[in-house]
Amino acid sequence: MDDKPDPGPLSESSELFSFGVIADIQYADLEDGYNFQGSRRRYYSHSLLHLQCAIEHWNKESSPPCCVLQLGDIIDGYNAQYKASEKSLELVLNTFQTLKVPVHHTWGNHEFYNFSRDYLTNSKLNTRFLEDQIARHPETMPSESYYAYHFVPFPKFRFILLDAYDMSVLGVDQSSPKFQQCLKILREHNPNTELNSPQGLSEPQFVQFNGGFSQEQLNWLNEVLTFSDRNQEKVVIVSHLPIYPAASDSVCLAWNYRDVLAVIWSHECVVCFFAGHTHDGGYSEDPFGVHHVNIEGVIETAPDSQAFGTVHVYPDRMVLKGKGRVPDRIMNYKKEKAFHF
Ligand SMILES: Nc1ccn([C@@H]2O[C@H](COP(=O)(O)OP(=O)(O)OC[C@H](O)CO)[C@@H](O)[C@H]2O)c(=O)n1
Repeated sequence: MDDKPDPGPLSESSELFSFGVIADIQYADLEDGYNFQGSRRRYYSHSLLHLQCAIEHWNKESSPPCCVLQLGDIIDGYNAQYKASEKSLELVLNTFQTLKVPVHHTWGNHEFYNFSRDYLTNSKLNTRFLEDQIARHPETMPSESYYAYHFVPFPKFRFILLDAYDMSVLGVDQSSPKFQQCLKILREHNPNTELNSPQGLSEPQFVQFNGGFSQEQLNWLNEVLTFSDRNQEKVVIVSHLPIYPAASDSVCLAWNYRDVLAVIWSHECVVCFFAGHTHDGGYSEDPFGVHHVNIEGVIETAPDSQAFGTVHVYPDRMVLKGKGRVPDRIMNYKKEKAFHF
């Protein structure tokens, strides 16, 4: 028998559940360095201590989060140069093992600097086993050709993890037709010899360290959002790459961010879109009431600060409580769309 006191009818101030967010840990056993422009310090080894502090915080919360969303770039590409990819990944994943709740791993460009897509698919960074399967709706099952899935951490709340490197020259076998197709798209938009350089581009997101979403993945996303609309669910979407220009440095956007926005904007259910990659973070609410939140990167967070957050979910809003350089954000649901429990 449940002997907890009856909380009475749920008001709009009752918290339903919470979840953790953290981005761009980019761990490497290296001295501090700088980003490509030389403007931001990167704390490669301290990032592991930042992760440990975040996990200690989540483990100690009186009402623990239902899960943590790891938004990609878990270890830095430098590990590949030093043949330390597996060792560093093991260290970071061992740290995540101390977390008392499940973690959902997103894949970013640094995953592909270290590992092939096949390796990642068979690794502990593949958390698709945590997916929800909607009975009698086979169209909501993702294909094996991209790394994406959806799950339901709390009734009527669906989370969708997207693969922003589904269309990319990273992590793809260079002899495959898909690699040639992606290279063609990249070259059509980026005439620079150095394909990582956005110099002179009218669409600066077309650089090698970004990627995009295949039509197949977009069709699948559309099917899941159709189901969520019909079932009056609230949806949270996560991806390594951001998709909304007002919330992000234009160089960091997904190649075909407009295509994802078009799908999302044709549905009512999406509350917010969480991404990493832009280490300075960012936020904007779009004209359709979707909140775009880019979480500040751990890798560029000084030892005396922090970079993670907990999102508290209420019947009418989500509230990001940020730690260190992650600001608090209130994300109200679209008007007339709050739950009335
Ligand atoms: N203008 C640039 C920027 C980067 N590169 C090279 O591209 C590779 C990835 O860059 P890196 O800064 O490591 O990628 P992150 O995912 O950590 O950060 C993305 C955004 O820059 C954050 O704001 C690396 O080899 C760079 O040297 C480049 O050639 N030209």
